[in-house]
Amino acid sequence: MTPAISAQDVCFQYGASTVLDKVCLDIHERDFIGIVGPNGGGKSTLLKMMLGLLQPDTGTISVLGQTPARAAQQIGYVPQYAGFARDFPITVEHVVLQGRLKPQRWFQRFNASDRRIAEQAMQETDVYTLRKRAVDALSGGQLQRVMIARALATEPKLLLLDEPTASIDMRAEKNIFDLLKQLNERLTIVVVSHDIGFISDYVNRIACLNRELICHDTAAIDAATLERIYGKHVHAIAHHHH
Ligand SMILES: Nc1ncnc2c1ncn2[C@@H]1O[C@H](COP(=O)(O)OP(=O)(O)OP(=O)(O)O)[C@@H](O)[C@H]1O
Repeated sequence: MTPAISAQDVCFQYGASTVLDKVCLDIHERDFIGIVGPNGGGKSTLLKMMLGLLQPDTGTISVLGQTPARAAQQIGYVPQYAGFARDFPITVEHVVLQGRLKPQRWFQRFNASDRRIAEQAMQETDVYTLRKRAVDALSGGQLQRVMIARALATEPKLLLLDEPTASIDMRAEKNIFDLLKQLNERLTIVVVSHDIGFISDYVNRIACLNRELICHDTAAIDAATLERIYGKHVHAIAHHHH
């Protein structure tokens, strides 16, 4: 079976500094994979490659058997800082409908099918009752679920999330991961996170990225061991960052 995402010997440099060094990773359909690693370890760079926004210097990356740029329409992406959405005083419903925008249709109107798909996405992420609210009035956890709804409205096969729970409390974080677990029944999910102990209860694989990538099957290694190997390093640097 074609992997959902396949990276083979991917190398990437910014100027003289190597950010990714011979990274190999096969993500299979219906995987739920967590990418962890210290700040600057290359996580966002690897996500940008999966989205077709950056190309490897050497090595190859394919998504759903195609080039990442061609597959981009089938990827739902939840960016790192959802806070930007608060700068626009628009409703939840409008944010989610943005997921229906097509690049080739600039001045489109949304049709009944767009609205039905957006509604389904809001139901699934439990934000439907908030649909008339302005996004600047939402809690961090609610806003993240709206951003996930927006990604789902694109009807993706793959969901990529960059630190979806970075600025929310633990209960909201658990809600989001329970939701992701449920979505994983039909979608392949890649989530970047700092919280290795927490996500290892949810994901089936963990990829530790610090220029080089090492992948662990979470069924074969327990959370405590992962924390012991990577936790301190990841947490220490994450806290330093904030
Ligand atoms: N546009 C850029 N130009 C030059 N260097 C960059 C650029 N973007 C990122 N870098 C550098 O590349 C390295 C990897 O960055 P990247 O954002 O992929 O790491 P990350 O693991 O996502 O970190 P974080 O946890 O902080 O988001 C870092 O050292 C960063 O400073």
